[in-house]
Amino acid sequence: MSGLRIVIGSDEAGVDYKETLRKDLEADARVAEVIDIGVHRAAEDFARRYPYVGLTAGQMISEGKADRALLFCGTGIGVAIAANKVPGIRATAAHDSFSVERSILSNNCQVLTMGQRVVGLELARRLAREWIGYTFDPASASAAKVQVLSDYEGC
Ligand SMILES: O=C(CO)[C@H](O)COP(=O)(O)O
Repeated sequence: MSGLRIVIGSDEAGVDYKETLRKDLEADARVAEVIDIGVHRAAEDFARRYPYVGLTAGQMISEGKADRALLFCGTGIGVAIAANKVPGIRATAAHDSFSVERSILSNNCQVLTMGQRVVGLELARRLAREWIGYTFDPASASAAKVQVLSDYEGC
C-alpha cells in the first residue's frame, strides 16, 4: 500500500530502535507521513512510559490521524497492551516474518510492536519493511473473523 501515515513511538527502552526505524520509514516511498510521538532523548520526555505511548498511538489511529503505528518498548508487550485498550485498535507484538504478515492479512492489525530487548535491529528493520507492504483484504475469509471483534466493540 502506498501513502501510509504511520505513527512511530517508544518508551525509553525502545528509543534507539525507534530512532532508526523512523529514518527508515521517512526514506520509504510507500510511506506518506511519519508522526513521531516520542519518547525523545530529552530527559523529561523519558517520564512518558509505555502506557502513554501505546494509548496515544491508538487514539491517533482511532481519530483518523494515522493509518498504522509502529511502537517499541523493552519487549513490545507493554505498548501492545496499551494500544489495545483503545476501542477499535488491534495491536500485536511480532518478531518473525510470518507473524508480521498475518498481523495484517489475518487480523488487520493497525499496530505492530517490537521489543528492543528481544529482536535484533536488522531483523526489526526487515520486518518493518515487510509490514509496510501488506494490505488487509476485506474480501478475504479472515474479514468475518475480524468483524466479530469490531461488532463486539461497536466500532
Ligand atoms: O517492555 C516494557 C513493557 O512491556 C518496558 O519497556 C519495560 O517495562 P518494565 O519492565 O516495567 O520497566
